[in-house]
Amino acid sequence: MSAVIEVNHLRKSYGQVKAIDDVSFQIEADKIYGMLGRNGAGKTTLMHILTAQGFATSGDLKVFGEHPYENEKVLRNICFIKESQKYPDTFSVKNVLDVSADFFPKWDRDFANSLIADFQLPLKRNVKKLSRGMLSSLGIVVGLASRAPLTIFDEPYLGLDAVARSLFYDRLLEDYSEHPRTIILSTHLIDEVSRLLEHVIVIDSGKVILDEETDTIRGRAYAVAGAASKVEDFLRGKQVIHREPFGGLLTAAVIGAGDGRDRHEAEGMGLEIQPVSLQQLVVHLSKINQVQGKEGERA
Ligand SMILES: Nc1ncnc2c1ncn2[C@@H]1O[C@H](COP(=O)(O)OP(=O)(O)OP(=O)(O)O)[C@@H](O)[C@H]1O
Repeated sequence: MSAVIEVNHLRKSYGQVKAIDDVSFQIEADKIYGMLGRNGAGKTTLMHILTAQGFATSGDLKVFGEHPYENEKVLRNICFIKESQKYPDTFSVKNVLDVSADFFPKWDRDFANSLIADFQLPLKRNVKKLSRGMLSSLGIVVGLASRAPLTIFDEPYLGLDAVARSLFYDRLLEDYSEHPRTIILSTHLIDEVSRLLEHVIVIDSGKVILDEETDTIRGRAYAVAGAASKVEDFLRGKQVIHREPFGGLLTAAVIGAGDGRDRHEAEGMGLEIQPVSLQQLVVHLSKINQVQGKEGERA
């Protein structure tokens, strides 16, 4: 297990605002991470520091074993695609691709061209004249074709329709399986990307409140579905994290593995056990972590 990123006791303050508040974690090689959290949680600030576009107030940071600031060897191995990527005013789509090809050592020109066709981007058009969604698509093309050993997408979807987002996820998974690398996706669309994520880091109020493998998180809860009255009977005495009624039916998310006695009981009542959505779990586990954190502070 080799760490691509090692962060220890990192802090970043903007005046009184503690945007990053004593954060420590590791990012391993060749995995897809989800960096999740509510608005203003500190994700973008953290990603700016990881990619040497911002300075930490204190703490240690290593990327590929070295400090990233003004470290060209490290920076050429990082591709950071931001929500509002800026390009020089005179650049066409083709110019962006040419500059990226020069910068990223592992750039794949054929892959870039096939992505340009997939996303129907006009090569000669000035980037200033691209629609919001087309600009996001261009960021995605650069991020994927860079094949950078550390590729970070910070909410790369602004203006992208569902078809284009699905194309992004499919191309990312196909290419990642042939060319494994470390990918960090920061997003609010947790359920949409959940099939991609191998590990989840949740940030809240500048702190890491969850840092776990996605499979482990999934094993923490299950959903039970069926006739509402029977589901309610089943839920008695159990820790319920979410209820979704539909007509006379009810689907509820419950803490537990959903095997053994619980499964037996549910099946005996004619109820169905299903996996629970990652989004529900992240929201719930985040709340639990917040409560435990506050109790810890008071103790
Ligand atoms: N340049 C700045 N000056 C002052 N405060 C800032 C600055 N940049 C960020 N902040 C504050 O730091 C906190 C973290 O912001 P950040 O942009 O990192 O959050 P985020 O998790 O990326 O949010 P979102 O999901 O909405 O993009 C917020 O309270 C924000 O207002």
